[in-house]
Amino acid sequence: MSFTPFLSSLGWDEAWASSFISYAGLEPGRVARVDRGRCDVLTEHGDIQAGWRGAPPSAGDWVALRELPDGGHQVAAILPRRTALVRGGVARESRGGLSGDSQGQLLAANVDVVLIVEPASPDTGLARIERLLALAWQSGATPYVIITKADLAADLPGLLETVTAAAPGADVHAVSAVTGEGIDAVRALATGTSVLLGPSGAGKSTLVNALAGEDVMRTQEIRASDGRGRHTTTHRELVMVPGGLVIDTPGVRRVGLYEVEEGLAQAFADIEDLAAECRFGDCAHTAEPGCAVLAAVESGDLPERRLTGWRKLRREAEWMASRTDARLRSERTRRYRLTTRQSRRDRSS
Ligand SMILES: Nc1nc2c(ncn2[C@@H]2O[C@H](COP(=O)(O)OP(=O)(O)OP(=O)(O)O)[C@@H](O)[C@H]2O)c(=O)[nH]1
Ligand SMILES: [Zn+2]
Repeated sequence: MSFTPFLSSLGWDEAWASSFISYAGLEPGRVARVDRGRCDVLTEHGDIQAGWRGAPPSAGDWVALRELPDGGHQVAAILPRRTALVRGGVARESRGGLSGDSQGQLLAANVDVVLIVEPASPDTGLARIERLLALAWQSGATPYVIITKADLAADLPGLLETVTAAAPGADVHAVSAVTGEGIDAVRALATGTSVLLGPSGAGKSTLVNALAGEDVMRTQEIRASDGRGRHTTTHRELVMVPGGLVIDTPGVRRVGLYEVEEGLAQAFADIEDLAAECRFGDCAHTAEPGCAVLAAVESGDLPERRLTGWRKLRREAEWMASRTDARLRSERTRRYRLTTRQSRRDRSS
């Protein structure tokens, strides 16, 4: 496949080109958004709308497009993903434990950087940041925490300190679209393909516009003035900004965990490190003698909130995993029944 400046600006490189070799004659493109059975694909020959068969593509995917006899296009293949940001179904607290859906849903593919966006406010969502960090670490991309609306913070240094303690291994930055503070710093780290994750109204679209230096995303203010309500981002979108590409996800109300074992361990590396010092190898950090985790809570080195948050997320992840196992088991049983029925039929015919 030929190399063009346009494809390169979308993130195309030698490795993508070589994984495309088997699709000679097809058109390479990058998925900018997926919506109701169609996707928008950015290609050398403009934006192309395409359908697909089989597994749906996701924003950020590199695909091979085939032209159909009627002039339409179809995704013939999705190139193997380098990273995948997957969220699980939402687990709900209900009578007798957790309930919910245990399937994974792809939010974005081939992302290099995850920007976890949370507004500065008296109740800045530390638990949400921790949850999204687990997801981000698991994806293989590099996470950063971006505190938006820094102009509204009463005690910004104090807030940044608290957030930093909730994000071991990840850099924390503050930005304000009002004063312009921090925008250059975020632009410098958002190289390659970045994705923004955060609640509705956190200022994601505003940040994308600031990074782009122009209005490429509609923000809530604009939508509010045309009377169409508060919620703006209805589609995930991949947009080009100087130095990279950004995928804006719609404000996700709650993100469930899906196969995040390693991601959780990274998001709570401080607790994992302490746990290695516990007297007992199987310490549950509840009341065991010689528990280094409890000692750190006692001495104030580890916020208690962090320990309870870790427990909660682990419990949820374990529950999700057990649900997934149960689903796989029942699928296997169903398939087994079908094949045995089939072979009985074969024998009797
Ligand atoms: N004071 C202040 N307000 C901001 C800042 N950034 C965004 N806002 C405001 O916050 C509101 C929400 O911003 P959006 O960018 O639409 O939020 P979003 O995260 O994209 O929301 P969804 O599209 O619903 O996911 C708008 O009214 C913005 O003007 C900031 O740095 N400072
Ligand atoms: Zn312990």
